[in-house]
Amino acid sequence: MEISDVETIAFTCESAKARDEKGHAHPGPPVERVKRITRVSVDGGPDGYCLGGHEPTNDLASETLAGEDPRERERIRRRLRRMGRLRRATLSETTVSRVDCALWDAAGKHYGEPVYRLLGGHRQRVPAYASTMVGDDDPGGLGTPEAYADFAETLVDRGYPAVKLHTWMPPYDADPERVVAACRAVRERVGPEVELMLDSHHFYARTEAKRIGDALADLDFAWFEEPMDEHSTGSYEWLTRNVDVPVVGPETAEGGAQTRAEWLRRDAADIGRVGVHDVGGITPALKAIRAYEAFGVECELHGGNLPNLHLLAAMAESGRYYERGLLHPDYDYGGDRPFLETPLDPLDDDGRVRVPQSPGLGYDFDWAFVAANRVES
Ligand SMILES: O=C([O-])C(=O)C[C@H](O)[C@@H](O)C(=O)[O-]
Repeated sequence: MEISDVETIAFTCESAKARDEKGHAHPGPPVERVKRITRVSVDGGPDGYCLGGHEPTNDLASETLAGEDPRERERIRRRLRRMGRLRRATLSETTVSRVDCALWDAAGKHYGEPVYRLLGGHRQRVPAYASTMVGDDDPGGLGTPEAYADFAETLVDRGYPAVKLHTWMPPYDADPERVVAACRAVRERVGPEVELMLDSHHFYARTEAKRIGDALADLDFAWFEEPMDEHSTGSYEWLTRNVDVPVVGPETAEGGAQTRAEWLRRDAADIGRVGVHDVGGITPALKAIRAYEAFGVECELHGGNLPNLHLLAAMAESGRYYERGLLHPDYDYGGDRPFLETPLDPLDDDGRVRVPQSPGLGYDFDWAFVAANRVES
């Protein structure tokens, strides 16, 4: 069994998601966007797929991995990772992760098991939190504390046991008092039983982060996420020591499992954070998760999608929630995935998401749709 190609399949599809000048997602008028799927083609075995992909990385992976045994994911990861050492190529964790996930998909199909069972297996359904989009200036959208409270109430009525707010971030007014007002309005509206979390701004100064963190502790929030630049581990050590609300991280800081190990060693957060596409795929994510477990530190996963869902299903010690979002009163979450025959992560009535039980990751692509809309990448 050997890898013959790593390919990027590009196609267009309509999306009602727009990005502001800083890159945050908001609802927008429907436009055609290019989507990508990474395919690892295997001679003598099943191909592997992952949603998303980065063509230059996949081209380089194709050249490098031809002839490798796709089951040897650890070996493949080391090869790709070490390519950057002498600048033959710089492959970021974000771009290389789709190749690793596609290899896990191929392995699941080869062994006839869903990926979470290859990872150890623990549960088949995972509670989900509703993760809102970043705030805006639309009073009927997410433009005021009351708008957040109205939306949170709707989400709880839909069955979510927990809600994570992304409040305002530049270019919108991200004044800490405005953020705290939204958090307070939501807590007052949903009551004490619903778990609430906040992910805010990512670039506050320490004193601003502390002001918000103190308020969140009073409002009994379950965690406080990425208020400051994660490149300053010292700032997170300081914040974690100085606020009572649990601080979670690192989320987007580069360095994969190694960065998480450093944060662990320095007690820079109360709860760890791993996202499959932040750390380079399922293979490194698993290392970070098991390190957190070994140190008795909880870990929560960043982002939705099937690779994260399978990882969560293999986590026994922590991983309280699957992140379902981003959500907004004017955005039809899941409605812009006509390229899937089966929805990715539908919510059960009791606020849980089921892990696909088919071999591999369980993507059910509508290949006729993809073929009809295929474009040169
Ligand atoms: O943890 C999360 O859900 C995110 O980081 C989602 C987005 O990146 C959000 O924070 C944003 O738009 O900056």
